[in-house]
Formats: sequence, structure tokens, C-alpha cells
Amino acid sequence: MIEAKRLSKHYGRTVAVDDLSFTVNPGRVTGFLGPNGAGKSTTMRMILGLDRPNGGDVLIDGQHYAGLKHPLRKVGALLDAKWVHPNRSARAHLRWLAKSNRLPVSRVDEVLEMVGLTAVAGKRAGGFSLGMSQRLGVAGALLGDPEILLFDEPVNGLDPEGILWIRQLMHRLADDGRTVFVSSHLLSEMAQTAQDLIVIGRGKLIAATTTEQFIHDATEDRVRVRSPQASRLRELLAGQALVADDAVDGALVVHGLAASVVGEVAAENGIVLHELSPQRGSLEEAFMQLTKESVDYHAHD
Ligand SMILES: Nc1ncnc2c1ncn2[C@@H]1O[C@H](COP(=O)(O)OP(=O)(O)OP(=O)(O)O)[C@@H](O)[C@H]1O
Repeated sequence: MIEAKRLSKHYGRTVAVDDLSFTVNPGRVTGFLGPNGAGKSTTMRMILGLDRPNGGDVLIDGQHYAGLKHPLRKVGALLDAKWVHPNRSARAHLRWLAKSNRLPVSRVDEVLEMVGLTAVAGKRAGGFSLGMSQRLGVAGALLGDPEILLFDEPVNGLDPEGILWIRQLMHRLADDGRTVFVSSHLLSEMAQTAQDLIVIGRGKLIAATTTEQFIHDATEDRVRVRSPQASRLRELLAGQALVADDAVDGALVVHGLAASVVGEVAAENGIVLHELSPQRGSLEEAFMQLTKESVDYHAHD
């Protein structure tokens, strides 16, 4: 479990993290979301003792990272995939990491296998693509078979097969009962990966909840309807709901009524339906809605 309590960090006059409290629980994949510059990497660095908070505290199972007896056995982290010495091979890098942390060297080949780098284990890490470097970073995080895993933007540079692989890996790690904390910009990816979310903006907590609840709270459910008698149906629904047109295919999009009610109105009036589908809001919509006040870097058109 990771517990941040009233955590703050500033760099000169820039407030990177501002009175931030949250808990990351075991057995779940927890997504860490926020617009650019929201303070995600700074928070992750503070969890790992790489940055010192100006206020508050962050504990790993009740202890500071610096106080952990065998840090790599407790916490594995992927922060910056490119920090590997460029002339070392992937295997040599992991052997060095294992030896310097008193971990069994036999674990190196196991983690190389787990991340799919066995065939290139003897090659210079400096020649690796970003996706291969990410896999090597994940191998390093898994080396100590830790209970807690931190991944900062792990899907950066991965191809679709790599993205699926890392999603399944994170689910497996959480199913084992581990704590998995992962930051990402890719919201549709997070929607499929994270069961819980911690959302921050300008260093402050915006939401800490399940992914499902987050989407439910910030977006409105709606119903898509297609009918050869669409204008008649629209007239009938207009008194009870807001009815819009889908810009792409002209279907009716009904806000504020359940699909069952729309279906009943149609049936009572003998209207044929070609489609009646409840639509859920997306994580993108929910995220935009809840973070619009706290985006530091807008695209101006
Ligand atoms: N070492 C540093 N020195 C000065 N300012 C910093 C430093 N590290 C981070 N910051 C600033 O702190 C704020 C938070 O940055 P951080 O990198 O933690 O955000 P982030 O949410 O990880 O962003 P991104 O998604 O763009 O990586 C930003 O305004 C950033 O410019």
C-alpha cells in the first residue's frame, strides 16, 4: 500500500505538488492521471525518495522508501526507460542491478523471458528502440519480485502488441495481490487497464475513485436510437428529454432518459426501431470535464 499524506513539493515558485493525499491499494491497478505538468512524475519521485517533499509525507507499507531494508524486493519502478548505460547489454545491466541489490542473478534470465527480451539480451541497450527500452525497464522493476510496482508512462513507445502485453502484465501483477500504480497520458488505454484512478491537476487531488465511478460522475449516459420514423419519435421524446443528432450517421441521441423508456415510447406509438443502444461516457470525456480548470498547457487555435 502507498499512502501520501498532505504531500507538497515546489521548485522555486513553481508548485509541482500541493497538499496531496491519496492511498494506492494492493490487488488493483491504480491509474495516475493528470494533464501535462500536473505533478505525476514529481509525486512518483517522492514515493521513491528521489525528491524530498517540502511538506507532508509518503509511506510504503508504513515506511519511507529510504528506510526499506531491501528496496528492490519491496518496490519495483519504471521511471525513465533510457537511464541504462548505453554500452551495457540488457543482460549485463540486469546482472549489475541484481548484484548491487543482493538479488539472485538467476532471476535475470527469468525477467528477460517475462518481458520478451531473451533473444536480444546480449545486445547493447544503447541500440534499443524506445519500446525495447521500456521492456528492459519493466524487467528491472520486476527483478526483486516486489509487492509494489510503479510505472511512469509505461506504454510510451510501445506498439499495439506491446501495449496489450503491458496491460495484461499489470492485470496479472494486481491479481497476484500486488499494488500497481501507473501513470499514463493515454486515457483510452487507462480506461481498459486501471480499476482505480487518482486524478490530479496543478498538483492537487481532483478525484480518487474507481474508474467506473469517475466516468459515471463526470459524464451523462445517453441512448442512441435509429428509426425510419425518426422525426415522429423526436417529437414524442422532445417533451421529456434533450434529443440531438449524431453528426456522423444522423441517429438520434437522447439525453436524460433510460433506453427502456425510449423503447416503450416507441412501442406505444407503433414506431419501428433499427437501433436502441445505451451509450456510456468515456474516460476522455470525464477527464476533460473534471480537469478543464486545471490544465496548464492549452492548445490555442
Ligand atoms: N526538477 C525540476 N525543477 C523545476 N521544476 C520542475 C522540476 N520537476 C518538475 N518541475 C515542474 O513541476 C511541475 C510538475 O511536473 P511533473 O513532471 O511532475 O508533471 P507531470 O504530471 O509528470 O507532467 P507530464 O505528464 O508532462 O510528464 C511542472 O510545472 C514542472 O515544470
